[in-house]
Amino acid sequence: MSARTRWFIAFAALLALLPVLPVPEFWITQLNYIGLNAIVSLGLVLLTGVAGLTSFGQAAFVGIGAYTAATLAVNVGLSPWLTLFIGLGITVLVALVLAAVTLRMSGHYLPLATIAWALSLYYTMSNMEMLGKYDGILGVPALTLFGTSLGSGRSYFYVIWVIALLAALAVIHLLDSRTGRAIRALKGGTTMAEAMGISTYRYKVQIFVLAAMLASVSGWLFAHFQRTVNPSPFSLSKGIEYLFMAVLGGVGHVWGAFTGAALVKLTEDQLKDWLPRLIGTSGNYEVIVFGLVLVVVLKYASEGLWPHIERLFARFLPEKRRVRDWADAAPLPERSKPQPGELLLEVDRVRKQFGGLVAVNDVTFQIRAGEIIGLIGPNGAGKSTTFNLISGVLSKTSGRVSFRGEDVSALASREIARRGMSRTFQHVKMLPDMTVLENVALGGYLRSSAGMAQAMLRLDRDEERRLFKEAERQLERIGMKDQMHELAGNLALGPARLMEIARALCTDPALLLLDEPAAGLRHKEKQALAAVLRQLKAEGMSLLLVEHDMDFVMNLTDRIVVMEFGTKLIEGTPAEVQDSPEVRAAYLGTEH
Ligand SMILES: Nc1ncnc2c1ncn2[C@@H]1O[C@H](COP(=O)(O)OP(=O)(O)OP(=O)(O)O)[C@@H](O)[C@H]1O
Repeated sequence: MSARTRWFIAFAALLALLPVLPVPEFWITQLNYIGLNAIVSLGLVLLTGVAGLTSFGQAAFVGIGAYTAATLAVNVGLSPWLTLFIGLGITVLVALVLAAVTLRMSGHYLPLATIAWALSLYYTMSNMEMLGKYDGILGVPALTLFGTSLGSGRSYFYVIWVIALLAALAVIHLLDSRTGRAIRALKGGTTMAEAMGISTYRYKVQIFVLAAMLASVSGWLFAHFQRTVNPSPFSLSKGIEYLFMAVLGGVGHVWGAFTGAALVKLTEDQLKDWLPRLIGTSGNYEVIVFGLVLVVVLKYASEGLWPHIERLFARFLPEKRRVRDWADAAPLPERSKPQPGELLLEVDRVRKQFGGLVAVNDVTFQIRAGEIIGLIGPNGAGKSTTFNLISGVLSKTSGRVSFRGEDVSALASREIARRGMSRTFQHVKMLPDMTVLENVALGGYLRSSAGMAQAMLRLDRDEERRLFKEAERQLERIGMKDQMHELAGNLALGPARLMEIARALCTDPALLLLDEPAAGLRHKEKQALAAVLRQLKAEGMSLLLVEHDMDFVMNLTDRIVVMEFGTKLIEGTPAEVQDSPEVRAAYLGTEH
């Protein structure tokens, strides 16, 4: 059992004891509110901290859960245990509609959109006759379980905290899974995730819905705790407060949600008490203090407080090192590979215009299975753009790309990845706060299938072991097995590039596209890389590489395509290219 698991059990045990100890009712109530708020903030940890989608509107989902519970219990007489699921159903529907409208927005538009729908939902709830308008709904019954009333603060404490801790556990499990890695990949832009076969939009929607569901559960709990529901706790300002809790606590960390919820609740009450006495008049002065605190936290502890708490107690909270439990795991499925010499990739008059600039001008070439092809040319020749056109990252202005006999010209990059084309990037794209092994395991995404629910319930462990075994195998292949537990963000450029190759190999590709793989590598590392690439070729792998290091390309490739000003200048063997006067003039002449 890890130290963190022991702490979790100790924390849960302490919470379980509190209501039976002579703790004043006031503190039990405070803890109940902290638990309710933490459940909502937990959703924001996933949505904002992990996936990078800022929402100011979570309070509206709390409102949906609370109003559904209140109105169905008071006006229809339904069992609260039934209204929980009805509330979740309504929340999912509303969240799906909002996701469809807003989640394709980027930059500042998404947070603005969340403000817009938070206001809309708030005023809808406030103006509906059947929801009691601004007066709300009174007389919400207490929860009962097996005939026992959970009406007292002390018994309700257990309901709130069992749900809060189970939710925390589910989120911890989710983050340490295939789906979790995919969600974490959303934050750094979508290109890399899509190249690994991940539908980034689908995951954004899933996370949005999950965060809304957590908020809705909190609302349901709130309705039966307060026994009355009115619109004010579901306003935009409360939505901002939830975000504030998550950011203050540490928006990327599960326990940050709890830290933030506790700090905000406790200081809010103290400030409400003290500030009017200090200032001499009453008013919502605590909001001003919170605003100032947030500015200070964002300036000096932008990750929030939890990472600092972790560092402070590092001795008692050691980093969880992944246990190597995959030695006897079954291998992941492999795709059928093309026969040597088979036509693999056909690039036919591919063109890309950026406004008036023709970056790629009707370029044509082919790759046969088992070949290593080099794509070279001076800076700005259009090599990376050609790469992006082949791998589906950019759409073509005209032309056609066929892969294994199939026209893939119009396919998204994740669909092309699914067909067996994998790539690395000119500027390394990785998840710096995940280990090297986890980054490489992301490459196995399409070879595995466990979804969100399986991850949360920990039913994905078998598949995880298979993924890590494969990731370790690929790291061994590339000579980086010893670094598998290191944080990817700590790697120097050379090893980071190698890690990208291992990740691409983890997809089990039929064609590997490497964008300047030798850039930043030392001489020895380059030799090792060339040896690995030759070994891959010997195993039947086909490679297309963009490279600036001429020696590297000349000694490694079967054929070379030279580009200049977006146009293919010549194609031939390394010797032919080296001897070409045109190439000397256009490229080698300037390089050598
Ligand atoms: N998104 C874009 N919008 C406008 N112009 C672009 C875009 N991407 C590339 N270009 C232009 O297209 C041309 C080809 O760029 P590309 O990056 O493909 O060249 P390259 O051969 O890969 O160069 P390098 O070796 O420097 O990476 C350049 O003139 C570049 O400025």
